[in-house]
Amino acid sequence: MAGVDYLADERNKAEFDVDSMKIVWAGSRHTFEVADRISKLVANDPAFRKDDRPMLPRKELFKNTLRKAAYAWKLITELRLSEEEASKLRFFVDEPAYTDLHWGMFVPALKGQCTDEQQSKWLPLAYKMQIIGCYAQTELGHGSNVQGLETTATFDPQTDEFVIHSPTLTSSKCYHTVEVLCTWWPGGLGKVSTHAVVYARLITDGKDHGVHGFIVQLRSMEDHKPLPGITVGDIGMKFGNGAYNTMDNGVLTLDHVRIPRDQMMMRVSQVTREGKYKQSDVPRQLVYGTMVYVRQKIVADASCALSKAVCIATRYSAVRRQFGSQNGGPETQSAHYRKSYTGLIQVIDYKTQQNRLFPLLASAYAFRFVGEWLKWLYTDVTQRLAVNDFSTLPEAHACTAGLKSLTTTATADGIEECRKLCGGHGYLCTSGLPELFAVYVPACTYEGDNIVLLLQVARFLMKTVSQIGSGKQPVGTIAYMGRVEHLLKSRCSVQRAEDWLNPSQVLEAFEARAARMSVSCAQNLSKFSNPEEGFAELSADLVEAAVAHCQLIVVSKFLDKLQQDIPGKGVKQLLQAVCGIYYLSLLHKHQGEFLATSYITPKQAALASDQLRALYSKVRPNAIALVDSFNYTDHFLGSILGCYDGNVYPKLYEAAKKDPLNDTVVPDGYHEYLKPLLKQQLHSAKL
Ligand SMILES: CCCCCCCCCCCCCCCCCCCCC/C=C/C(=O)SCCNC(=O)CCNC(=O)[C@H](O)C(C)(C)COP(=O)(O)OP(=O)(O)OC[C@H]1O[C@@H](n2cnc3c(N)ncnc32)[C@H](O)[C@@H]1OP(=O)(O)O
Ligand SMILES: Cc1cc2nc3c(=O)[nH]c(=O)nc-3n(C[C@H](O)[C@H](O)[C@H](O)COP(=O)(O)OP(=O)(O)OC[C@H]3O[C@@H](n4cnc5c(N)ncnc54)[C@H](O)[C@@H]3O)c2cc1C
Repeated sequence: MAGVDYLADERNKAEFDVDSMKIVWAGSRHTFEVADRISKLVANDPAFRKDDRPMLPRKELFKNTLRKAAYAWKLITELRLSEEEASKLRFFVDEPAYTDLHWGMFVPALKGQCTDEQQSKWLPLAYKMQIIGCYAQTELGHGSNVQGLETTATFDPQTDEFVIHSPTLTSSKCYHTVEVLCTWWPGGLGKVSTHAVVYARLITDGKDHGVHGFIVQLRSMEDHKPLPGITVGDIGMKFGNGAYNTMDNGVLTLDHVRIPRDQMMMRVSQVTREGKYKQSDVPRQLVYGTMVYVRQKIVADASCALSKAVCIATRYSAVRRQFGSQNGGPETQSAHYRKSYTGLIQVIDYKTQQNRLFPLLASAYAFRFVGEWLKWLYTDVTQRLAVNDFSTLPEAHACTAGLKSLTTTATADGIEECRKLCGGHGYLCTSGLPELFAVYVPACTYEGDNIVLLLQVARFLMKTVSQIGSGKQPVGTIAYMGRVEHLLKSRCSVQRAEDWLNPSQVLEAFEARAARMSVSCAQNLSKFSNPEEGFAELSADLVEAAVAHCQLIVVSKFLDKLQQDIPGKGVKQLLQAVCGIYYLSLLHKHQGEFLATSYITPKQAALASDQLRALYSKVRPNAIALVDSFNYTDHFLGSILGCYDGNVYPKLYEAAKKDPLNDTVVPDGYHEYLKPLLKQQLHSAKL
């Protein structure tokens, strides 16, 4: 029946004020209002329909994305949307597009790596989208190893130009050759971008100065055809239907392409008219600055993707009933459920379902808050860089790299878990989960492979440990290393399950585990005469130490959040329970590390599990309200299983009827392939 809210009973159980929680989730009342307005604008506009995506052939899918992006840009200019509103529009349109790379990497690269003069030339064009750019760094042979890139930019003092060239090129005209060392992967490159920031080895006077960024025009502004010396195209279909195939990830070869000298991005270093190479007093690492920016954005996005999956799985788990009986009779599996409920059991009431779902719900909140904090850290480091204070850059790099790795791995795994939590129906495209997984999982690879990034964090940790005792006091997220002597000796004081609700006890447990794992790695490293050899040999342990450090950051930022004034009936209490689920589920999952480092005893680990179960019971009646607090429209969720009213089954049935295979009762191909087969069997049966 239209208009019935099948989840109304669930919503009535909530013990906190959902409207207040919506504001906590959004970050502020203002942010909530902007998101609410823009999400409705998108949801109510048929131009942004997306349910057909998994069915569309690639060419149609891509053209549709071009249409949506052009329409979005028209809205942005006509409605004079602010940057914040435009960014929300992109978020709720929910379709990867070349615009992500233009705004998310090309523009930030211009801002971070160009001189003021260069910015004043290029930024106005990019802001008006009179040029469209991408970020062309990765090559066919080199992604993680940026220092190993092989494209060259050789200065020609005769003409005051750089000659950009993809080497070991056996053919510049087709892709069928071996040994083509081209640029490979950049989003927006394949079919759209007029310009690219290309990373290449700078060569002056025969000397290699390492990798630098250059602005290269790719296509004619008249007819969009590639300029001379440039071969460019799409790299082909990627994982999943719809999903990331809306993006034109591209391949590019540059055959002695000439660009003016002032198209080298010259904030970090310069080449003079005479061909002299000069380094500014800003650190070389700023060449990697765009990646720091995007990694921070990716952390903020992780909570969105995970919360979307969790919202779908939570609502469906409350709708779905399995086992029990219509009247609570003898078919009911266990006395516990028979006592608590009459009728069939909602699958959300199974403790195993809660044990898989609620830690993901808690992670979505945890990632939201750590994302907020990381945005602050990034803003802080940017302000410092502007006045040549580079002191916090290593920490910003370690935090963005580590949290990008931690949150994207957990989110990708979490989306897949949510699909399984929805049983068979989770496997249908109409659940929204297959496409969400396919579109999200490359986040574990792009902007730095997650393991490679954790190894960067491990380097930072090992450097910090080696400096202990040198008088240099660790600060920020690594400040706990300053108390390493205490953390190596201390023992957990938990005696009762409720003691695990004490924030200072929890913090010390995570600090002690992280510090002990780092110190142990450092001790093992010191046994190697060659540190790089030792680092390679111990890299699996180092990755685990880095994960422990990153989890500590997330836990501590969640606990910090709870120290703030959080208005709204019951909101803070619920967030405390959610936070407890986050850290206790981590403690349970990694209890081997907490036990092996001897900070906790097996008895204390068991008490943590008791407390965790108690928190599941606290959260259970609030579960639907907690996911309603994300304030997602049905359009954004794109899932029948997650629809707000919980009216799942009729919608599944209607959607199935609309599948193109059901356009005819007898399928195409019956006459060619089925009828002869069936006839032949009939014939042989008669014989
Ligand atoms: C349809 C709707 C339309 C709507 C329109 C409106 C739109 C408006 C709104 C727009 C909103 C924008 C949205 C944004 C969304 C963003 C989407 C993003 C999509 C992403 C796509 C993917 C892109 C990519 O993948 S780009 C390529 C990324 N590549 C990598 O990440 C490579 C990984 N490798 C590395 O980072 C390095 O090579 C590394 C670090 C692994 C090794 O480097 P190295 O130099 O060889 O190594 P090392 O010696 O260890 O380091 C030297 C030194 O430098 C320090 N370091 C390393 N990295 C950094 C860094 N990034 N920053 C600072 N410092 C760094 C390192 O610590 C060492 O220091 P010392 O120890 O002190 O020497
Ligand atoms: C959807 C998508 C979009 C992308 N968009 C862009 C873009 O816009 N612009 C751009 O320039 N690039 C882009 N990329 C490329 C991306 O940045 C790289 O793929 C990524 O950095 C990983 O590098 P790789 O592919 O070389 O992986 P590899 O480094 O080859 O990784 C392969 C395996 O080796 C392991 N490994 C590698 N090095 C080490 C090490 N030192 N120690 C231990 N293990 C190691 C990795 O963990 C991984 O398991 C995109 C990629 C994807 C998938």
